[in-house]
Amino acid sequence: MSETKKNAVKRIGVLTSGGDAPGMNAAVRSVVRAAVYRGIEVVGIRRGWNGLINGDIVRLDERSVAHIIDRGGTILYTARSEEFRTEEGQKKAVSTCKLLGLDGIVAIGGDGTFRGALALSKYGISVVGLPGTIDNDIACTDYCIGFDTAANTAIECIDKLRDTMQSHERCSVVEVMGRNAGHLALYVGLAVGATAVLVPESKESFDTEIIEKIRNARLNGFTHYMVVVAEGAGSAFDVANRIRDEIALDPRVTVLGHVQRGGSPTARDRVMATRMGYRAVEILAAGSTNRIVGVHQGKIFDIDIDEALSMNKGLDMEEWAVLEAMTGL
Ligand SMILES: Nc1ncnc2c1ncn2[C@@H]1O[C@H](COP(=O)(O)OP(=O)(O)OP(=O)(O)O)[C@@H](O)[C@H]1O
Ligand SMILES: O=P(O)(O)OC[C@H]1O[C@](O)(CO)[C@@H](O)[C@@H]1O
Ligand SMILES: [Mg+2]
Repeated sequence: MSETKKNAVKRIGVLTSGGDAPGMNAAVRSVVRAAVYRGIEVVGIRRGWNGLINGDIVRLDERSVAHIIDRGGTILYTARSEEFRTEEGQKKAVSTCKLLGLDGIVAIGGDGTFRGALALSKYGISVVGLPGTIDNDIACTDYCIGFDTAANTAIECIDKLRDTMQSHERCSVVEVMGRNAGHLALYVGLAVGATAVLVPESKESFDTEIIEKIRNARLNGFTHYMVVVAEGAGSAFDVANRIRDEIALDPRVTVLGHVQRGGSPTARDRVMATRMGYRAVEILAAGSTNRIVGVHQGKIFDIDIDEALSMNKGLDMEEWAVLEAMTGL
């Protein structure tokens, strides 16, 4: 439930958690600068929820976040914490909050990080979540920090692959990240002009999504093919084997992997992170809690965590329809 506290906010904590995402540093910087602007102190908590359990902290001021807006990764480090999933771990984290006199926590990460924030809030700690994940799989927001940079990294790699696939007249099968969702694969597929895109959300058969698309491309005179596979839809190696078995091509497989999580954030990620970080501080300064910051139709907004976590995010069906047209040659 959303609550409003009467006490003035003096000190807040900020952490990054789950998989890192380009733009997390820009978000940390924004939280610090927006807090300092309001006379609020900031404590950086390192290594995600583990840091809150272990009191792994660093004081942050406007100077300590200088020149990080352009840096990939996260200066606060990140982690996936098994201990924080337990009541014992959460109680240790609460003790740290009390010891440090933290009036609130800004947690930057994905859906798991928000579940952690929700757990902490049950002990009376004020929390705000900022969506930072290349998967873009958080339902309450149109956009998550890191997605644009990851997509552009994947696009740059696939453009290079296309050169050699075109020269050798080959089929390329490229696996992109996204965990259980196909948002990144769909977006990247549209941007590289893929022959076919396989996403976990599609109910169509392998034959319809992949084989028919390659066959049509060949009938239309193409001699190289770019197949983009979301990791959640299966392994690119399995997809390549099926293509080999069914239509006798000899595909080459590329798993882009963690390279997609690195690199200097794009303008979109920097600006989005800065706007969201500013809102997070506004929320805590107003004495509110249990909120997730998001963006909808270009406007920053915030929503109750419980409500946010109960929502499901489907693929952007307009993008999917366009892809169908582009690959339906
Ligand atoms: N139900 C939960 N209760 C308490 N803590 C949780 C819960 N779910 C996740 N967490 C905490 O949040 C951490 C991050 O979650 P997770 O590994 O799912 O990444 P994420 O935040 O979803 O980011 P990404 O998916 O981009 O990697 C977990 O390691 C765990 O410490
Ligand atoms: O870095 P790890 O723990 O290998 O996790 C990889 C997962 O994290 C993400 O990069 C971000 O959630 C997913 O796309 C991917 O499935
Ligand atoms: Mg997640």
